Amino acid sequence: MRVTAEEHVSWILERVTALPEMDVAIGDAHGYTLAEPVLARHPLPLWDNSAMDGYAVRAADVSGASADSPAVLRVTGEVPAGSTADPGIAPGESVRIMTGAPVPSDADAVIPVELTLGDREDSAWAKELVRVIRAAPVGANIRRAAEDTAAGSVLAEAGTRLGAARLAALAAAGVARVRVRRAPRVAVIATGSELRAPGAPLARGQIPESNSLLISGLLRELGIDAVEVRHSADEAVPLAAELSTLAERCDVIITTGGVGPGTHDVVRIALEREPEVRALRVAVRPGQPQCAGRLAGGAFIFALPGNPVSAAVSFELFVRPALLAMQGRAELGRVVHQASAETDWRGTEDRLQVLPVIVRSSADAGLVCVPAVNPRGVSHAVGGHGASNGYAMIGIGRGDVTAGETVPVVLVTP
Ligand SMILES: Nc1nc2c(c(=O)[nH]1)N[C@H]1C(S)=C(S)[C@@H](COP(=O)(O)OP(=O)(O)OC[C@H]3O[C@@H](n4cnc5c(N)ncnc54)[C@H](O)[C@@H]3O)O[C@H]1N2
Ligand code: MOO
Repeated sequence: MRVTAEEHVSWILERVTALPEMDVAIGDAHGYTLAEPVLARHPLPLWDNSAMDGYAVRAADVSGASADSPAVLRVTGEVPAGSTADPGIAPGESVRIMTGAPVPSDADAVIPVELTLGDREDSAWAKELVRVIRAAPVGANIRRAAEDTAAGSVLAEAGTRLGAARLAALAAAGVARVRVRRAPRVAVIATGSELRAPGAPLARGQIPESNSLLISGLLRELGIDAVEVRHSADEAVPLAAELSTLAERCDVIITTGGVGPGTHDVVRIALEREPEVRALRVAVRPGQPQCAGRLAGGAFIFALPGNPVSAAVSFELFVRPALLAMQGRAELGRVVHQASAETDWRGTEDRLQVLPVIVRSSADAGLVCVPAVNPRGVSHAVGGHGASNGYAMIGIGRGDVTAGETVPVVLVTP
């Protein structure tokens, strides 16, 4: 069976289910996805407050002020940030006020201290009489209540990932707890009898195992800590047993290797007995052989090809959207940018070409990209892939790319 990448993603997304909801304190919520909208509990700002350290005044009192002819006001008090006071200000009076402090009800402008002259030599601040050297319109240097966010307005929709800025917005608007979906429990198994730990002595035929670091790292970049990271030999019976055990306590199992047509391709063989798992070829390069589906034990399995770049591309195209969908994320795709190719490269007209590229912004040409690996041999090129920060996605039918052409790219840096 051969399908397009889009068809395979749709098949997967039709089958993955949303994970349970839970309540968390916003201090623990970073990286989670909201299960319901969050409303502002109060306006932002809460009340009219000062944007400057200076003097709260009546604008009419300083309307004619200039350096040559300062307006002279009596200083009757001080409102630091955190003060609950609302001192009265009669005509001809002012109150020292600090940034963020509530503007007294009688004031309608704030004069920054830099636009005043004090009444003492040792301080910019006046104790009794302040001279204002510039006029200010009504509202000057006042941050109005609710000008940023109205009370009760939606601060974040369901399906939003809670990043740093969003969490700060929620905290500022008085939100203490949020309803999110829990993170998927994911196990990673790198299969292959030729694989040894990085740095271990290597006999002929043996290579360092890198896919488990790749996949667990890609998971971490999505905010998911793998619950198990294992290496398995190419033996079908123990592997099938391992999958059955993990299927009962994980939401997702990601394996790499062993999905080709080879005699030792044990993952494909172990999954043949799973009715809800399909093995197929996807019209994508690299990443053609794929197995995916729900195991009888409950977990969803992604059996990715072993070639390291094929595994990375498969994760990007098929696993990432599924993990986001399970968390209820509204947006499953990446932002697609247009970049100018800096060199020619050979395309794959009958398949989606997902080429690891180095994307950068150039002063004169905007976004530009260059292949990070030789486009003729991508799937095993783990070294070059390490330098990439994105993928060029060249659709079916487009074929070769010529230098200067614009190509769609996604950036994969966290
Ligand atoms: N006769 C055919 N042979 C192959 C086909 C085909 O259609 N017909 N497809 C090729 C393609 S495309 C791919 S992709 C691979 C898929 O193979 P497997 O998933 O079975 O992967 P392996 O054979 O286990 O490994 C491939 C390659 O990657 C290295 N590898 C595997 N795991 C790791 C790891 N954890 N860390 C580092 N490197 C790893 C492995 O040593 C192999 O070199 O099949 C092609 N063959
Ligand atoms: O599909 Mo394979 O992933 O080209 O190397």
